[in-house]
Amino acid sequence: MAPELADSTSSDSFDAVLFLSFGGPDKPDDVRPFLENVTRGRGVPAERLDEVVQHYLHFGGVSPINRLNLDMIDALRAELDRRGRTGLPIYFGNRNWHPLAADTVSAMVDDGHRRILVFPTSAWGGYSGCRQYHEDIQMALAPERDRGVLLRKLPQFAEEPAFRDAVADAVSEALDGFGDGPAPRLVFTAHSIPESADRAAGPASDGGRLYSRQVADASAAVAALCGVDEFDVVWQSRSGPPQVPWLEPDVCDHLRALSADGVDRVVVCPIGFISDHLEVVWDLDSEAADLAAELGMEYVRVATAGTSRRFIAMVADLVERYVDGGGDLTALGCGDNGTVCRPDCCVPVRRPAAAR
Ligand SMILES: CC1=C(CCC(=O)O)c2cc3nc(cc4[nH]c(cc5[nH]c(cc1n2)c(C)c5CCC(=O)O)c(CCC(=O)O)c4C)C(CCC(=O)O)=C3C
Ligand SMILES: [Fe+2]
Repeated sequence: MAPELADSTSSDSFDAVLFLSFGGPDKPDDVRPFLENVTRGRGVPAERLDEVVQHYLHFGGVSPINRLNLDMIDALRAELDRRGRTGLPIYFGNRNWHPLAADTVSAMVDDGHRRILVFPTSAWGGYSGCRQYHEDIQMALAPERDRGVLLRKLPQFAEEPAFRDAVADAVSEALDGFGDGPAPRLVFTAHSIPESADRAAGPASDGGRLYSRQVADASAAVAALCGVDEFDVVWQSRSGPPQVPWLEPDVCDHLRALSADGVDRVVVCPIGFISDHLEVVWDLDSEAADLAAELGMEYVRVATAGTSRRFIAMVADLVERYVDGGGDLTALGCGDNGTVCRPDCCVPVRRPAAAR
């Protein structure tokens, strides 16, 4: 059956979507090779890797991330169908584990697709959140170069109002769950990155720090939507060697500081992630939650935006904005065939030799 094109009247229109994510192991034997893919050449100490292996094994060697991405794809499929975009197939590919982006792109080309919109699951600028997805696209495209394929990466969605609305819904729900008493402290958390990577994040002409600025801005916007004045932005899941500075404070150090200040109720919102993958269920639901219990704090972790109606509608809106060849092609993070949005944007930082 020939696929019915979303808008066959325009030669600029796209005929498929690649949902591009990070990837995670599906069984215990996948854990080491997956982690080797993630950390190759990155100077992550062996002791840290051994620790992370244990986090994955704690969950039977299966990361929830693949299933969660497939759930989001199902929800997006249903939303696009509801909008009459029935002929726009959505494929799934990853940076670090199967289905690998390169295999998915080959399958898409074999299925006859030549103009492909790419939705990456990171909201943010920076090397890991943005430029590296461009590199994934370049690598996936390499074997298909002469087949006339165009892969257009959708922009970063950190600034999308619907992203903030979706996160605010989840925060409000968590806040509503608290009974009488003092208002809980609202703490936003995102993946830490090396200070040097944050300085290099965004167009150089902007002075860098795009990643931490986006996280701070989105957090402030969500807090305002929830009517909360006082909130904190903290970082989690750092993996570099101790002598390399990463964004701080760490979420657990911050819980200790809050507790010392007499705060005994916290709501922790993982604004940096869109699904309950391992960095959320281990670092927040296990480590941070255990620490909060030890400190005698009431601790609630906010749901991720994932399959919420508003978040999926935002993804569908992004797809529809670009599917007929329109949309702002100069938006941060948008680019064709792995070309970054600005030449000097989110450049990878050389890892210190001591870290190898
Ligand atoms: C900014 C950012 C995001 C958000 C943007 C996005 O979503 O893309 C993100 C997401 C994720 N990070 C994830 C997992 C890991 N990240 C690692 C290591 C690293 N992440 C980094 C940054 C980020 N990471 C960095 C600077 C490193 C150091 C190594 C390097 O310089 O690249 C490591 C290595 C071991 C360790 O933890 O040390 C693992 C296992 C998973 C999947 C979880 C699952 O399996 O369910 C997801 C979604
Ligand atoms: Fe990570």
